[in-house]
Amino acid sequence: MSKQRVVVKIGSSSLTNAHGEMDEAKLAEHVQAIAKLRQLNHDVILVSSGAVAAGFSQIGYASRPVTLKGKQAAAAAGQGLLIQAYMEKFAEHDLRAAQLLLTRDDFKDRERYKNAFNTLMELLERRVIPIINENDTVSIKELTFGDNDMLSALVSGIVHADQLIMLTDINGLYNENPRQNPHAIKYDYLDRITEEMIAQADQHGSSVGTGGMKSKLEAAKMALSLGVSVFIGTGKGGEKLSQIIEGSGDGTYITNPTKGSITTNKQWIALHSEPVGQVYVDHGAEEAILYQGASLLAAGIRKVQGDFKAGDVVEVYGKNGLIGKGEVSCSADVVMKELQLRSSDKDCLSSRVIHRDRWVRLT
Ligand SMILES: Nc1ncnc2c1ncn2[C@@H]1O[C@H](COP(=O)(O)OP(=O)(O)O)[C@@H](O)[C@H]1O
Ligand SMILES: N[C@@H](CCC(=O)OP(=O)(O)O)C(=O)O
Repeated sequence: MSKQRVVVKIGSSSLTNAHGEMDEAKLAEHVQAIAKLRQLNHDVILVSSGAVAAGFSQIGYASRPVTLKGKQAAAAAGQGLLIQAYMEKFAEHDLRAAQLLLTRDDFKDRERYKNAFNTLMELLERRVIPIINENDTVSIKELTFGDNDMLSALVSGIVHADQLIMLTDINGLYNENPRQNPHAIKYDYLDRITEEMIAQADQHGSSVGTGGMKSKLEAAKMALSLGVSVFIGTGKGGEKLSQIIEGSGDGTYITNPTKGSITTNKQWIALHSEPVGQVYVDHGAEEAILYQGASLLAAGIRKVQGDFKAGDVVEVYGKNGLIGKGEVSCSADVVMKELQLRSSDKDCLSSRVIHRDRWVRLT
């Protein structure tokens, strides 16, 4: 099998014992399975929950805290212990690991996004296993990724992973929560995640997890849109991850055969950038940028709004509303001047306002 780049997401439910505390034996088994992937020469990035589980009893909670500040304090106490446990176990397999704590804001800011990307690439280059978790101390509800499912999907896009493996305490996606309906039917293979499936999915997960199957489906949809195949399921023993990438895993495989990977620049524009203006295009320009892979020229612009400058991201509107987002190569002032000169200066009209490599379609 050719070398694969795999993001493995391990949820709290796959790392804990019956009291919700970190279970070192489970952690050791995941590490063994990752070591096997590395032995087979695959690249692995680990997104691991478990900080709250590793920390709460250490700081005097009788059970997993339910308040945000309680979880944050437990995570602050537990993250070090979690990483220490991973480092020790990886060292037994002669592997090195590194910790990255990320927040949603890190992805919104282009500079920080690039830094995260560069760090990940350098670690992979040096054969170090990145271990990523949300930065729970500074993440408040509006700023978080929701949970590590979405974080793992976004990371899988950034690193252009071949596959995102979401390990959890259940062997895949069912048409209903099988813990509530024992007759629920399991999906073995899917080629898309529909809005309907997400709407029907249950947010209630295990006692230690966040988001249940709903957040996994939202994450899977995101990963698929970024050209990454997804596996949701479980497994036993040190071979479980190699079995999953060979196609014999215990879970649900979701693959979008038509979707190729998209550049990190385009991912940032599509998913994280905050638009600072709007550009309205005419019918010809809409056709050209949507269907002919062309760049947007000033000649096709009817109107601009907002005080954007070169390098900013704007929303692009066509006949029926929003059609995409793009990074402009000139300011609103320059575009407006060009529009005013439309009849007298034909050269201006050929200026490129959004290069096709900096444009993403949202329809
Ligand atoms: N349609 C479904 N198919 C499978 N599992 C489901 C479904 N709906 C809800 N679940 C629940 O989702 C749980 C896994 O989610 P969660 O506890 O958040 O996991 P993790 O900690 O691994 O992120 C399962 O234990 C199961 O009870
Ligand atoms: N970031 C937190 C947990 C987030 C969470 O519960 O995620 P998950 O178990 O993947 O649904 C932690 O490390 O404990």
